[in-house]
Amino acid sequence: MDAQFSGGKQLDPEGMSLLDQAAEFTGEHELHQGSVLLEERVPGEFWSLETRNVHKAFGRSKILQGLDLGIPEGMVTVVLGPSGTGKSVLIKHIIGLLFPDKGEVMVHGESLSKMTMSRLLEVRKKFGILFQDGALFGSMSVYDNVAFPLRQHTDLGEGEIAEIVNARLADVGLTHAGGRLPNELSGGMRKRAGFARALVLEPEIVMFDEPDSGLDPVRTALLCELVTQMHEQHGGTYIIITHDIESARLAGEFFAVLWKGRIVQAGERDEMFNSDNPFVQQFLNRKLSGPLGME
Ligand SMILES: Nc1ncnc2c1ncn2[C@@H]1O[C@H](COP(=O)(O)OP(=O)(O)OP(=O)(O)O)[C@@H](O)[C@H]1O
Repeated sequence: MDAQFSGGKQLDPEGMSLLDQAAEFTGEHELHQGSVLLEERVPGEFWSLETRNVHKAFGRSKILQGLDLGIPEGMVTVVLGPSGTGKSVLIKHIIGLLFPDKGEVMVHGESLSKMTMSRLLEVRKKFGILFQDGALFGSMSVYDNVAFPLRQHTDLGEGEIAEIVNARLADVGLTHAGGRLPNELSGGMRKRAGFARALVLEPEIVMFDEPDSGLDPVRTALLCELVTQMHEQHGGTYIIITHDIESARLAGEFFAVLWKGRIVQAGERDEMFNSDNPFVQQFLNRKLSGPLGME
């Protein structure tokens, strides 16, 4: 793998990427299989986020069934999986809105379920989240939506806030739209405004919940390009949750495929798109025949 991956943190002075270091540490390929050698990983060293044997059921529906996932630090990871397979449930576990029945979710090596509520609130500040529809406040202008986290969580003055908000609006191509209300924007613009807001507190981890939903293929491609640019510019760990293969291919550097509550396989682009695993092959190549049917 290229050690100079975009936006990634280079922890090793000799220029090895985190994945190279991780592979050397645990044995290549096995590292990417999620459940392998978990006990030998050093918490928080290579992975921004980890889920370890996470189980979650709602009543009798078992949604997560032993989910082992590592999200590498400083990369754009795409978590892919069919509809209804538990991707949103996974996001809620990662930000501590839901807790596992069994297993652990670790953020930078710290277990969310062992934290006090005040620590959890601190840890949540590491995250910027772009929700499906941008989740903007309908009665506030785009400018005020983007300024909101700064006004809530910092004691910056309005001059400094304006500098940051205007820079982020320029990043996402919405300089002209600061005065508009969300319902005066197109779906793509709402997502870009949500993206600007997600970046405003300089989060270490940015999560995108189905960023492509409701967008046409061209707008989807442009949004993916913007995600790549922002990652190059600001760095950090990005996680994109989607079932859209094209967006995954455009924006992702590391891929994890989720099915039936577990990670089927995780790894870098070439490894995944050339996988021998029948489910991964079917899903990533959009084949009609394979383990995934209409059920
Ligand atoms: N709070 C809840 N109570 C009961 N069932 C839930 C709850 N949250 C999620 N589920 C169920 O968990 C399953 C997985 O849902 P989830 O929204 O995570 O799927 P998804 O992979 O994000 O799907 P999609 O790609 O269609 O958005 C669904 O069957 C859903 O009905």
